[in-house]
Amino acid sequence: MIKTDLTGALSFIDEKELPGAEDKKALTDLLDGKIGRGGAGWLRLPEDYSDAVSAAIRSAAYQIADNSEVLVVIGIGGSYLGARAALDLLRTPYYNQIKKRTPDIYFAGNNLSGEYLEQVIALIGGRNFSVNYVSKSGATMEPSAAFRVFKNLLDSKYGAEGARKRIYTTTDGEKGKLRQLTDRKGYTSFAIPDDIGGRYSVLTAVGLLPAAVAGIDIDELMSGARDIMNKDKDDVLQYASARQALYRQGKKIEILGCFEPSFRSMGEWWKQLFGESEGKDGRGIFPVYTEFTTDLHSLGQYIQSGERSLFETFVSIEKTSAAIRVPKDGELEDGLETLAGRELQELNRAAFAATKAAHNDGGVPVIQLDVPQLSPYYFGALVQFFELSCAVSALISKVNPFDQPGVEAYKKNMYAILGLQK
Ligand SMILES: O=P(O)(O)OC[C@H]1O[C@](O)(CO)[C@@H](O)[C@@H]1O
Repeated sequence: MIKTDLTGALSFIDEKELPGAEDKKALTDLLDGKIGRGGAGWLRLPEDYSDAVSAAIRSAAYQIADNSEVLVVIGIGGSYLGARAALDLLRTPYYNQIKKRTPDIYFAGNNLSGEYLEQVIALIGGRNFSVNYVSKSGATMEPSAAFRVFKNLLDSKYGAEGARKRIYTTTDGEKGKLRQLTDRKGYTSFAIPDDIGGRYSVLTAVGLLPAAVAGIDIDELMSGARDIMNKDKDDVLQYASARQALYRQGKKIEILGCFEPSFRSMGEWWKQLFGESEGKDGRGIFPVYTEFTTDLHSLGQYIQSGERSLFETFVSIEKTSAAIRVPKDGELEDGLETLAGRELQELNRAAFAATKAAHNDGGVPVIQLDVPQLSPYYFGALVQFFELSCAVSALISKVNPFDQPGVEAYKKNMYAILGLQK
């Protein structure tokens, strides 16, 4: 399972006991439902996941695959980041069960750029497509504008009834503008429980429908999440409490890093999860994601010897399937001839060990999270692991992990500038 290794961080922490009694209480209070009511519904998702839930999502996914070469997922923040993370880590070219090619998946409504939207439309070209509109509130400007564009395109291509059958919504179960539209139009739809906020919603249909459309085994994914809930949570607690202990030592920036580029979108999801949960009341660790070795050649200098207010969390993927080797080439004469015959993954592992030691020597505490491999099972486990540790970490620092009042400020200004009513 996922392991937290604190050997690179403990010498920077001025505490006798880790986790402390208060940290343990934060976790048990959360698990016992004593705190977090109204926002902790994601805790029960792995247990509530049933054959019926799985079948409903897979049936919609197969329907999309049957009549579409492209699925456009419209959403922003927690309504798309988790799905993108799953796809980048795990997507497969074919469904195992039905041996059919999976549709291409494009994201829209995650920004307000007209250039971007035109590119997505150009990428779809003349191909058949469907839309998954994901918005808990149903009233977020970016996805709402993008949905209008794609609904319009669907209407012109397939007529009103044809378009209706190609629109899948994932939204609030009862109230909310998109739920009302869904009920009026009769779209195929999935509900996001009231007590699950966007950034904690990956393991609802928000993440599971796009994942299923991409051919990812969602049952396996949920079984990884379930095992995190059923096993002891020492590693979750170690991560949460080490973060907060480092923060108390003035380490205000956390850099999550991974040596697998396919992890980047997971890093983006992690940024929202921790940033929106912890950054409030004048407090909070600022979350940054780095992709290694790539960013060693851009941010490496700062991490090694810039201001000492940061710590790193490395996600170490223990086993990968790649076996590609560096071929022998007598022409290059660049001093790296001895690379010949070495596996790339060996070089990658060496870079990881070297970076961890160098940054540690440079005064950067390093937490290491060991993940056995990149698979649907461990993706689900990692999501539940991060959500739990994030909620506990926020509770340790005495902020509410489940609200985000600060995000309204820019929206109010934008509505005023555009002369819109909010
Ligand atoms: O699903 P919705 O309601 O469109 O919200 C999208 C995102 O916007 C936010 O509310 C921030 O504005 C996030 O918390 C959320 O994940």
